[in-house]
Amino acid sequence: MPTAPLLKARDLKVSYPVRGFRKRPIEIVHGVDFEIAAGETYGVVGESGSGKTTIGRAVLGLASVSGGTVEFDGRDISHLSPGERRAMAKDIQVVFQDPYSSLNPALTVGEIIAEPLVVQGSTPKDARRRTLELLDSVGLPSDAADRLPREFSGGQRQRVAIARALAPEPRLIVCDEPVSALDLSTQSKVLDLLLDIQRRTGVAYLFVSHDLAVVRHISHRVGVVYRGEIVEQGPASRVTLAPDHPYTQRLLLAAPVADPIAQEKRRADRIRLRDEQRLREARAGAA
Ligand SMILES: Nc1ncnc2c1ncn2[C@@H]1O[C@H](COP(=O)(O)OP(=O)(O)OP(=O)(O)O)[C@@H](O)[C@H]1O
Repeated sequence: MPTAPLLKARDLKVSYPVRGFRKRPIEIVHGVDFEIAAGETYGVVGESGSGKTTIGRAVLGLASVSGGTVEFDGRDISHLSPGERRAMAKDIQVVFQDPYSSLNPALTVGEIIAEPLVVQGSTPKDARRRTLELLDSVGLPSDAADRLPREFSGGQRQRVAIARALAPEPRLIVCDEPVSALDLSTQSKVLDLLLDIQRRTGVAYLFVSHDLAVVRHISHRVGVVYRGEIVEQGPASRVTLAPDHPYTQRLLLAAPVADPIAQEKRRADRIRLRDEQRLREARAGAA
């Protein structure tokens, strides 16, 4: 029997506020659907500016969900209070792209990794023991705990960021371009580490990247984002490039989006709502 998904996004819309006279938020993600099972990697791939990062930020509660839902373990997490969101940090963690800016330069590596453990109530002794275990699990020596981030290479820093993300034993990690800032050989080592961690812990990844090869290497399933929509999704093994397509990062998957009729209906609804809004504005302007 299939198990319920760990994460389920349904008709997810994400908007950013805009400064200015009208102050109407601008919608960046226009109603996407995807699911991630426990222990699975779902890759989100697409060209720059397509909305990949915004999808990850919505899952993390860092971008405002303006429509639809994000469910984690059956619970809608799209509109949590700051306190509820902090409590979710135990289950959903993040690894960002830039290993140089994502680690606090004033803290030792040990303090960085131990921070979430201390917040969760671990004693300093337990946090230290667990920190050394985590360093070992990401392939760093125990003396790394007493050094500062600036003493490490980009790849090593990303290992620290991964250890920090693993500290609360999350069930999902949002990986936002985690290897894009690294050279090729370091990229493959960090990807292999992520795969190994998944095998050992059963953690799921939402893996955001513009790089098809990277996404294919790590993902079980892939969604292709274009202009804020998932235009295609399917198993990673069936992803192929479409070289004749007008935009460079456009990818062609063998499997179409699961329910094209529902998607078409949502598109029609969006157009209708937009037209109704314009009509209201025109009437208000004329009054
Ligand atoms: N905080 C923000 N406020 C307003 N607009 C934003 C904000 N963050 C991103 N955007 C806009 O949203 C769109 C999608 O950005 P997003 O970062 O999600 O794309 P992406 O596919 O991850 O691209 P990249 O690979 O270049 O990071 C872009 O047009 C971007 O300018």
